[in-house]
Amino acid sequence: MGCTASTAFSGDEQDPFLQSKRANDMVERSLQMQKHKEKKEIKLLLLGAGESGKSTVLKQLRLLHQGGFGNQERVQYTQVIWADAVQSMKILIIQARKLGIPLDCDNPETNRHLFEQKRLLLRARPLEHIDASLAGGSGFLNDYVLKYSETSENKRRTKSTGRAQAFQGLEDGDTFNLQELSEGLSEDGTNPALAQKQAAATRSVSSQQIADAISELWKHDRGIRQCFARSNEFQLESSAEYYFEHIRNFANPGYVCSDEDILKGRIKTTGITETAFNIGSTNFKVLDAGGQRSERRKWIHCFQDITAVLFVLAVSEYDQMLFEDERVNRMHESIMLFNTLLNSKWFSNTPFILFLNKTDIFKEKLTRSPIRQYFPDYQGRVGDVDAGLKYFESIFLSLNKTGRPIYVHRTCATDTQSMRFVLTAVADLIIQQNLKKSGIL
Ligand SMILES: Nc1nc2c(ncn2[C@@H]2O[C@H](COP(=O)(O)OP(=O)(O)OP(=O)(O)O)[C@@H](O)[C@H]2O)c(=O)[nH]1
Ligand SMILES: [Mg+2]
Repeated sequence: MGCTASTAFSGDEQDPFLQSKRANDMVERSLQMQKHKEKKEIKLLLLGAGESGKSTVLKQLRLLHQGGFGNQERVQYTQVIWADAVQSMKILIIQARKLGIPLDCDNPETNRHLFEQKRLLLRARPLEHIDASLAGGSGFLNDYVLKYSETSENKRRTKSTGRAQAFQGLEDGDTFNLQELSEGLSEDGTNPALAQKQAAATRSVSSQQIADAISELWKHDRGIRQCFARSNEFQLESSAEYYFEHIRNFANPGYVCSDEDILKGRIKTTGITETAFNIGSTNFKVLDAGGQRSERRKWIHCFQDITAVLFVLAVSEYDQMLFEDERVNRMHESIMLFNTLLNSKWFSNTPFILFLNKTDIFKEKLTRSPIRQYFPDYQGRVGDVDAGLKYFESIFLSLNKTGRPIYVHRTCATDTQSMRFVLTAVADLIIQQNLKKSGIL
């Protein structure tokens, strides 16, 4: 019998019909497996204007599903936050003078202590106190120049107003030294001349002294507070207040950033990053795109095979202008972007999730910065958070020409506890939608 079976088997091997059926079965099985894998693989695309909070949402996903941040990243954020904190306080001093806000620290007769603190701060060169290569090398330095150099600000102003503006407000030799910056731009970030300067500067003004100066000015100068309350009129880091409140930590050479610091820190995204997680048995790929105008031309490269788009809107920025072009209101820019994406052919079948983000800042600023000043058709009461959020939500929903649902969440992306709930709900929704689309549900 064994012999017969064996003969029958070798007979099958010769049968061209059976051979072709086996080959077909194999292709079919492999297609099935591929399909099954695709159903289990989800691609979530984070989009929105610059600084809206996309990377912060991604950081929360990493905390939830990837065990958080590595040591290198913690060191990087310590460096970046230090540089941003020092420059942010300088910006407040400079802008107060431009806006005609009297500063206590400008008056040595009445406030000698703050006057000295200010002089010390204005002498500080943050790049001399950090390791630029650990902060991100040439990418960090390029970004730093773009954000803080006088030339770069003048360029943006010229673009916005159509004419060059004399840079007012600088005193005490507080010019940005572009030569020093370009020295720092050497590829490896270990420039010997810069290192020498760093050593000399550290001897003259220590990080601790700079941190004390920032802390004192923040706590005791009424003009600095007034200027901060008007920071929608110029460009200031979203988390500047947090940096000032915690500045003494960052001056400590052995300090390692906490999760909260990293969530508050800002490193502009360049290009598109891809991060993979497993949520249950589903493989999630999250694509985080840089949102500033110059970054958007890269977006199209990742528009294919997207399971869901998560559009992040900084709802608090209704009274702020774009960093890239100070003629354009940030909310108007987001409305335009959302309209284009939602109604584009690329996403005609893709679910959209909308995060009304930075609700904490929104709540805090509503009374001092009435929505109607920027959106004259707003009918709600001044300071009414719910009415304000509903108003902006309805503008975004009204752009939907496709009739498909848009899932809206009000978020504070820096708050881990609340984001845990939101992101779990979003992941469940996307998984369900994906199963429905693939005919499993
Ligand atoms: N207070 C507060 N700050 C937030 C919130 N979301 C983000 N931020 C801060 O806003 C800044 C910018 O956030 P990012 O996540 O880097 O913004 P982005 O959209 O990735 O910006 P690009 O990479 O330029 O497109 C960071 O300093 C964040 O800590 C929020 O809900 N509340
Ligand atoms: Mg980003």
